[in-house]
Amino acid sequence: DTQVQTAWHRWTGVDRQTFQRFFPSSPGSPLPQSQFFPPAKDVMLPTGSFNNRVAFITGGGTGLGRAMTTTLSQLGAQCVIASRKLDVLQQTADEISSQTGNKVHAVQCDVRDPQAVSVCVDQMETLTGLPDVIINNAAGNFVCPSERLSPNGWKSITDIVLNGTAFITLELGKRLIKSQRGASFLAITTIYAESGSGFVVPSASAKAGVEALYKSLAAEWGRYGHRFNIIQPGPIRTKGAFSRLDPTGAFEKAMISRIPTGRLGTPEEIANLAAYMSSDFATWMSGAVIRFDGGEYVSMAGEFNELRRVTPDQWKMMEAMIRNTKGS
Ligand SMILES: CCC/C=C/C=C/C(=O)SCCNC(=O)CCNC(=O)[C@H](O)C(C)(C)COP(=O)(O)OP(=O)(O)OC[C@H]1O[C@@H](n2cnc3c(N)ncnc32)[C@H](O)[C@@H]1OP(=O)(O)O
Ligand SMILES: NC(=O)C1=CN([C@@H]2O[C@H](COP(=O)(O)OP(=O)(O)OC[C@H]3O[C@@H](n4cnc5c(N)ncnc54)[C@H](OP(=O)(O)O)[C@@H]3O)[C@@H](O)[C@H]2O)C=CC1
Repeated sequence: DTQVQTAWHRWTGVDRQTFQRFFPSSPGSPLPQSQFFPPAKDVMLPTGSFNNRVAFITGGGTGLGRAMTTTLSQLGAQCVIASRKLDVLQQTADEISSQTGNKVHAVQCDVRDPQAVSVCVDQMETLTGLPDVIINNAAGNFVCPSERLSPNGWKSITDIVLNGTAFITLELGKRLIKSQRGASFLAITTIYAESGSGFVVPSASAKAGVEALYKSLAAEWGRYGHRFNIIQPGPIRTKGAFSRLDPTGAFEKAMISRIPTGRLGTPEEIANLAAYMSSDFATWMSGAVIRFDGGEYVSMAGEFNELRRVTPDQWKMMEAMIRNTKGS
């Protein structure tokens, strides 16, 4: 708590008292019930599940993309990771490769640019051939009241998330179809793709578009051997996400309080799910949307869920009042 306030002070010059006035809660820690839901760290699938497979992961240099790349590489896949920052990608690729003994290739690509996407896929074809597994994970996001959003702010996010996913999917899909090769496509969206959410309107709109794209192609391209699935993660602490969605750390506690399992998710948990959905154990899974959020979505949605706060004594009183009611 103090560390966040000190960092905030350093960045902004705002003193501690003012910080506390604007952001009265402190960064969250797990709730007691989380002891019933410990996150598994181990890789779930059998060793070698992705031997002789090529996996292409956008945004694979950081956060959840890095975790998914690590797991697929541990399971035998040759991975290609792509994003804008080649130095970050290269460092991740080297670290994962030396940990798993399997090749990880770094390819620079801004997914907003269809020409760059085409060049990236050319490079991948030379390095590894076309992929068996495609994970559209790259994204951009920031919290911002919509009345402060510029056209370029809107365009920046929707270009990365919706157009980027479409450019990658169409480029690879067409080449795979031409080569008569099947593949598993996975998109990482978010729980608010379904509900919409204020303050992240471009992201919510673009992620909803990605879901429509993937559900549509699941129907259309099954005949070419392609599966399309979606994971909707709830909050998982990564530098990329939390620095843009909770820059002060003040909202983490509120997030955790909404999650019935009492904790944030972990990158390893998403990586295991993504690996399963991309694997030969899931060849009958297509068009699926898997919400993976510790129960946060339903917890926010249910009209009466706030009654969790009612104490046993208060329940006694309320029940008596209800039972006492006669007639309509
Ligand atoms: C908690 C559970 C649910 C969680 C869901 C999480 C979903 C996620 O997607 S988290 C992923 C987060 N990771 C990233 O965002 C990584 C990549 N992000 C970026 O590179 C940048 O943040 C950005 C998306 C802005 C793109 O960078 P780029 O250099 O291409 O753009 P800029 O030139 O900096 O900005 C483009 C226009 O956007 C305006 N803008 C940027 N930041 C903000 C902000 N915080 N508030 C308002 N507007 C912003 C910027 O001013 C530019 O517009 P203009 O000035 O009109 O030219
Ligand atoms: N962490 C969370 O709580 C949640 C995350 N998600 C989703 O999970 C995914 C991963 O997010 P997370 O790991 O947290 O965040 P990160 O910021 O770490 O990951 C985003 C990645 O996207 C890449 N990227 C951004 N813009 C572009 C671009 N124009 N072209 C190519 N690559 C780009 C970034 O690399 P570079 O800068 O090198 O381009 C970065 O590696 C995203 O789809 C996000 O929406 C969903 C729900 C919750």
